[in-house]
Amino acid sequence: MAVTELSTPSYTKTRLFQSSQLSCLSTHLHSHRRLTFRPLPHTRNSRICCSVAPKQVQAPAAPEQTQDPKSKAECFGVFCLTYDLIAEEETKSWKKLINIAVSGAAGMISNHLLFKLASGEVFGPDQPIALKLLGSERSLQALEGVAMELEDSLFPLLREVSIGIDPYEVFQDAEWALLIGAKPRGPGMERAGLLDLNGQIFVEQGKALNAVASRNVKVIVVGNPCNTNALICLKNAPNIPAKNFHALTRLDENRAKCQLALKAGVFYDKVSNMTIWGNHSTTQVPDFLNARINGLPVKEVIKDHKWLEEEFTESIQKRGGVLIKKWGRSSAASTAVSIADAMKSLVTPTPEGDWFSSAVYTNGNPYGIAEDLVFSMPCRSKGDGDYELVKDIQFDDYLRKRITKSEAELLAEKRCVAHLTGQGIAVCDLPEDTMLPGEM
Ligand SMILES: NC(=O)c1ccc[n+]([C@@H]2O[C@H](COP(=O)([O-])OP(=O)(O)OC[C@H]3O[C@@H](n4cnc5c(N)ncnc54)[C@H](O)[C@@H]3O)[C@@H](O)[C@H]2O)c1
Repeated sequence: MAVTELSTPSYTKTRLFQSSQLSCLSTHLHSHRRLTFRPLPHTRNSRICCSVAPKQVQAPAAPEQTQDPKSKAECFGVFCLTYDLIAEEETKSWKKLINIAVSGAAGMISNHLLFKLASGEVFGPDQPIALKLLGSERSLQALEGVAMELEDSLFPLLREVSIGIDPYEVFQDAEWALLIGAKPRGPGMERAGLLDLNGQIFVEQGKALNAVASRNVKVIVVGNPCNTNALICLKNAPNIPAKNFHALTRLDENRAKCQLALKAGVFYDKVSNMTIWGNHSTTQVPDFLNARINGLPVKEVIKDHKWLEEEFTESIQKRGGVLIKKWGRSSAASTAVSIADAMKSLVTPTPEGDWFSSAVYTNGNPYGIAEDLVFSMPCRSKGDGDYELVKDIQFDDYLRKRITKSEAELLAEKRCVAHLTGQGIAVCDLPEDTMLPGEM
C-alpha cells in the first residue's frame, strides 16, 4: 500500500493515505432501512475508522452529510459492516452521540478505561458514545487489537470506534479528550528531559484540539508529568477555555480516602471533602485538615495527629511507587477507575457539602496560589461538565507550608517548559529531583 511520509513539526511522522484508499461506512447512523450487512475489503496497517452499530438501540435520523472522502478513514474487519436497523427497533429516547477521544489508547490504563466508558458507567445506560482512539506509530497494531476487543464485547452503547495516529484527525469534534498517552522516563533521563519529551506531545495535541475539537471539549490530562503537560496543552489551545483542562489527581484523592478510612476503622464511603493540593508528584498535599469522616473533621476522629502529618501524608505521596515495587508496573486499573470518577464528578451534581479534587487552571483562585498553573484544588460541579472552586477552606501553617512547596515545584516546572507554552526561553532550575508518584 502506498503511503506518503510527511514531515510534521511534531516529534513523530504522520502517515497520510491516498484518498482512493479512504473509505469508511458509518451510514447506520443515518439510515432506517432494513438490516443489511455490507462487508468491504479491509487493508491492514492503515489509519482506520471503525463503526459498530449494535442491534439493540437505534440512532435518530440525521440529515445526510456530504463528506469529503479525504476526511474519512479506512474501515477494518467487522467494523466495515453497515447495519441498517429496521424501523421497529427504533428507540425514541436515543440521545445524541458523545465523541470521546482517548490518547495512549493501546496502553495499560486505557485497556481498563475504554471498557468502562463503553459499558455506560460514566454517561449512563441511555447515552451512546463514539470512541476515537489515538496511538503512537509503534502502537498502531495494538490499537487494532483494542478495537477488536471492543467489537467482541458487544456494547450496545458503543456506536463508533475509530483509531489513528494523527491527533488532527482523531480529535475531530471530540467533546471529551482523555490524554493518557505519554512516554515513560527512560534510564538516566533527567526530570527536565521527561518534561521536554512529553511536553512536545502536549504541544501537538493542544494544537490539534484547538484546531478540530468541539469548542467546549473537556480535557483530562493523565500522562505524566500531568499538571505541567495540561498547562502546555491549554497554552497551545487558546480557542478552548482554559477552565476546560484538568490534570488527574483523583487517584490520589481515592488513595487518601482509603487510608483515612483504614485508620479510622470505617468504610471508605464515610470519608468526604478530601482535597489533594498541588502537583501530581511526591510534593502533593493530601489535606486532612478539611477532610471529614462521618461528617466530622478528620482530626476529631483520628487523634493520632503525628500519624496524619507524617505517615499518612507520605504514604499517599509515595503510594504509586510502593505499588510499582509490589506489582512490577504502574497502577492501571485504579487509575482508570479514578478517570471514570473524575468524569462522573463533572457530569453529575456534587453531593451537598462535599467536593472533589482536580488539578485545574489557577486564574483568580481564592486560596492565594500563584496564577497561571495547573494546580489540584477542591472543586464542585452542577453536573454540566463545568466546576467551581470551593470557597470555605481552612488553612493552618502545616497545610500552607506544604502547599507552598508543591507550588514552588510547579513554578519551576513551568519555567522549564517556557519554550513549549510560548512564555519565553526555558530555564530549568527544578528545586530537587522530585519524583512522580510511580517513579520511586
Ligand atoms: N495522573 C495519574 O494519576 C496517573 C496515574 C498512573 C499513570 N499515569 C501516567 O499515565 C501515562 C500512561 O500510563 P500507562 O500505564 O497507560 O502507560 P503505557 O506505557 O501502558 O501506555 C502509554 C501508551 O501511550 C502511547 N503513546 C506514547 N506517545 C503517544 C502519543 N504521542 N500519542 C498517543 N499515544 C502515545 C504508547 O504507545 C503506549 O501505548 C504515563 O505517563 C503514566 O505516568 C498518571
